[in-house]
Amino acid sequence: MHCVSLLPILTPSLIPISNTVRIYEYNNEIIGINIKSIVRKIHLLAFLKCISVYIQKMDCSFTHDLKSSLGLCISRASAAVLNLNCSLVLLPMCRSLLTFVRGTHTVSSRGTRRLLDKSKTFHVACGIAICIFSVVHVSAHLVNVVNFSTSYSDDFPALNLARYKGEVLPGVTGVLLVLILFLMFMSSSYCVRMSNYEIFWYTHNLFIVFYIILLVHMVGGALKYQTNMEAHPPGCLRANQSSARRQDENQDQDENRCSEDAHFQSHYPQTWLWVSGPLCLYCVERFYRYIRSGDPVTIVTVMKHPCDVIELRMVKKNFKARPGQYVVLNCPDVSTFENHPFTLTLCPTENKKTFGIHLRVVGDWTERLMQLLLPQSRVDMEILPIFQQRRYPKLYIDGPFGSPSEEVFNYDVSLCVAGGIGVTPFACVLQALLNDWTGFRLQRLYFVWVCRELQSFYWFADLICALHHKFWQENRPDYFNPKLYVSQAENLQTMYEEKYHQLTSRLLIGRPKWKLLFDEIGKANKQKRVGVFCCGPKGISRTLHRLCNSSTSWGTTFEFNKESFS
Ligand SMILES: NC(=O)C1=CN([C@@H]2O[C@H](COP(=O)(O)OP(=O)(O)OC[C@H]3O[C@@H](n4cnc5c(N)ncnc54)[C@H](OP(=O)(O)O)[C@@H]3O)[C@@H](O)[C@H]2O)C=CC1
Ligand code: HEM
Repeated sequence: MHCVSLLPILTPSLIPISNTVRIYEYNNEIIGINIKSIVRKIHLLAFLKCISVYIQKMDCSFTHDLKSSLGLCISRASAAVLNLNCSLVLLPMCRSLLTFVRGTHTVSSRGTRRLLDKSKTFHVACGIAICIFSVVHVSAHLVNVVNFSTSYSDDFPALNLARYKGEVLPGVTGVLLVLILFLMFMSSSYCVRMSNYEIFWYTHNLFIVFYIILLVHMVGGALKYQTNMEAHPPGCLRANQSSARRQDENQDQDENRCSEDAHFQSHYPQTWLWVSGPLCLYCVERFYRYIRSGDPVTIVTVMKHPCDVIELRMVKKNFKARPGQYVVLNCPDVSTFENHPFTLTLCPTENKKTFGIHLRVVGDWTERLMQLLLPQSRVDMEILPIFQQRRYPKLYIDGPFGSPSEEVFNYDVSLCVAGGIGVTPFACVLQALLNDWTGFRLQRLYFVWVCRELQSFYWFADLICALHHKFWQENRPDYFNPKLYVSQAENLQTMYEEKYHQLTSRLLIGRPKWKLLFDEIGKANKQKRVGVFCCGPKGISRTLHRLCNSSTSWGTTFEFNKESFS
């Protein structure tokens, strides 16, 4: 049964799903969709549908008779679902393609574009489905192997896998696939990725070996189907004996004889049909990214900021990016294969090709990079920019890649909530508004930034003051509403510098009272849809997500957009 013929099985099983999956709609636009529940339901229905079809398939009945048909059908059905997932799992990781789709607005509806934010969630859901259905597939195959081995068929030798009754059948490629999947799955856990990213990264790249073995795995052609159903219908009285031969032996028996022996053929490797497209697409994408990231950037400035933050300003030929996007940084002097994503805090413009990132020194990779960028003698210098005409390490960037923060400009009202260094996506947004705020749909921006220490606000104090001043100058004081929260009140000073006096009045102690903040924004923007963007500790995004999904007063709708390196 070819993959194309498999689609009629999968498609009908997808239809009931749309009635059961929770899709949050507003004005007929999809504003929130539960990706995980959709993926779960698709897989379950597709799996059950495939089982029912295989059980009824007449061209496999001899095989079914020979072995326990349930084991065969489960292994075939789980293989069909694995084919589907092994083709889907790569698509969300075609990041440049997703960035292109997001940027060119080929997808006009924002609700549909917001699905792109779920790309990593979708990828993980497919990855987990691959692991689960691999367990089902292997278990069913173990049952089949026992059956193939014990119920050896003398009538239909072509159907046997074993060369003789009782032979133990090899499954080397299957064992290797399970081993690789186990390593990938275990190293993809959140705690491994947060504590030791390179373990995740190196293990995850085993996916290349996974696909090579998967394509070989199919060559075996273990399972066969009958090709001459009419000439030798299943269930005929004399197994595999043509009527001509039988007439010599037993003239008087005139029951209906088959006209020829049963012929069998191995299934065509459907996986090749399912996987070849997405695999080629992903390889083209990686090759494009490899060529694009081939030239190192030119480092223009390295600045040391308070609270272990370094600002890097760079230039690179033909580099273009939009506010909210991120790049993946690689420094061979630190680690050849290790790449880390950083959101752009300064985008290149027509007049100025410089772009920049702010990185917080929190792990060994950033620690080593800081030592290479800032010689020890100067690391503890003040905020003032340190222009160093020294030999910097070679830095390579892959990207830019899209992120939810690009949608900030596509709402009438947006609320940007940053926790600590999570301010980076919004710094670029503020910079773009400072350059020219008139070209966007956005008419009001609430900016909430929570930091542990007061010094953190110095990272972008000049930018926030400049933007605040600009809107007052252009008689739009209601456009930009910054609120800065210092969560740790011990030894709190204030921002004494005169140039930051506007911030002093907007400085608050402790964590924000989110419910109060939402009520305040709801009251000021009745009947409107507010885009809520969050980047920072998980605690903040969980709280905001819950508030966005709970009913609000004043008829205001809050649409949650969680920032992540999708
Ligand atoms: N594009 C992206 O996806 C980016 C993501 N990030 C992420 O942003 C995070 C920022 O890290 P870091 O700078 O260390 O942040 P911190 O751990 O320093 O926390 C920043 C502030 O958030 C406050 N906070 C934490 N939880 C809550 C909550 N539930 N409600 C209100 N306030 C809360 C803390 O208050 P308290 O002191 O009371 O704990 C603290 O003042 C990182 O997890 C990083 O991965 C960073 C950059 C870009
Ligand atoms: C056969 C199964 C899988 C394949 C083929 C696969 C493949 C990939 C690929 C190609 C990437 C992108 C690398 C890049 O271009 O940057 C990736 C990233 C990722 N995968 Fe998988 N994956 C699989 C299973 C899983 C599973 C089971 C999980 C989680 C439980 C997972 C979690 C992730 C995460 C979180 C990323 C993003 C890393 C980042 O952007 O920081 N994957 N995977």
